Amino acid sequence: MNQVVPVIDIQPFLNGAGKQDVARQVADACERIGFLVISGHGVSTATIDSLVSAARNFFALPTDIKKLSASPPGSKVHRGYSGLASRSLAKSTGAKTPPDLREAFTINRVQPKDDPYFKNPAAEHFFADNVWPADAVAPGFRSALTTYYLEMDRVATSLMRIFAMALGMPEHFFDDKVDRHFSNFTSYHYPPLNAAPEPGQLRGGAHTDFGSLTILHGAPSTQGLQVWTQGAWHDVPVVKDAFIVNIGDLMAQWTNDRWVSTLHRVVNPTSVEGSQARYSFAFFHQPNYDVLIENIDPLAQARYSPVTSGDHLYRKLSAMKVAG
Ligand SMILES: O=C(O)CCC(=O)C(=O)O
Ligand SMILES: [Fe+2]
Repeated sequence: MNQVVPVIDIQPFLNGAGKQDVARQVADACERIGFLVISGHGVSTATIDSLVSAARNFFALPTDIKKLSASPPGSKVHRGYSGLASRSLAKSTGAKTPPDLREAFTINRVQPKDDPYFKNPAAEHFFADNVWPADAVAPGFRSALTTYYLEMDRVATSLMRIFAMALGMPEHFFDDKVDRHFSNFTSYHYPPLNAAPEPGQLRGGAHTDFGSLTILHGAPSTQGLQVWTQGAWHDVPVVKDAFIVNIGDLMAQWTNDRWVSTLHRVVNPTSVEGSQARYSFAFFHQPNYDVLIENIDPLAQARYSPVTSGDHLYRKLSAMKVAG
């Protein structure tokens, strides 16, 4: 097993039998590399399988049909379908690269948004409604993604509690900072490569994630994800039924770089002929839009200017667009 990214069983945290032990392992991974693989998360195989088959069926639809569930023109946030090579992850870091060889479908909160908090005009675009394909076109898609989103919500809430303990804070320190999160959940399809990519074009260009943490599923097709550490790219292990978790920029800023938001990318398959489609599913946990992210270590001099979760995400998402 790859030593760079550790596999950690979080069950002893969830059942209370070994919270400190899990927190200690997670602290080590987050300080060293900012990536870990988690098992014992409690998400059922049935929930994962329904998601994977719903996404496969959706992406197999004709592009014209998929485009019917794209964001309305001029939308400031990601919702619904975005087409192949329409975004460039590496542009979020300021790099100039060709667009990523993938198409995507993104949803945000599926929980009720009745509370006035979600209706504040200043935050309207963060809480834009999801855009769904008609059930007749993509049977079971909406329900499979909704069920999975709620499971990711649960796992992310637990992970933030593990993170709090790992940072020596009270277990519930982050609770009121993420209880009205506006996390994007994106399903990706990386089609087989039928033609040579442009120079420098990848399935997913090198970038760091933007929010607090990301929970990624892709096994058995996650092969291709690499992290940059110790001066080289390393493969992230593919572990059946496990999730890959990485911290994003906001957690690095919260911890004043004690934890690292590590550069990662998705490489192209080695042979054009033998290449296969790849699917992955990323839950980008994003703290409440109005939470100010600032150094939580009272002894350290802050390295970053405080930024709200909403402003930070909006800046990064705007940078990723290929046109404009
Ligand atoms: O598809 C993957 O394995 C990872 C994609 C990724 O890192 C991202 O979209 O932020
Ligand atoms: Fe990423």
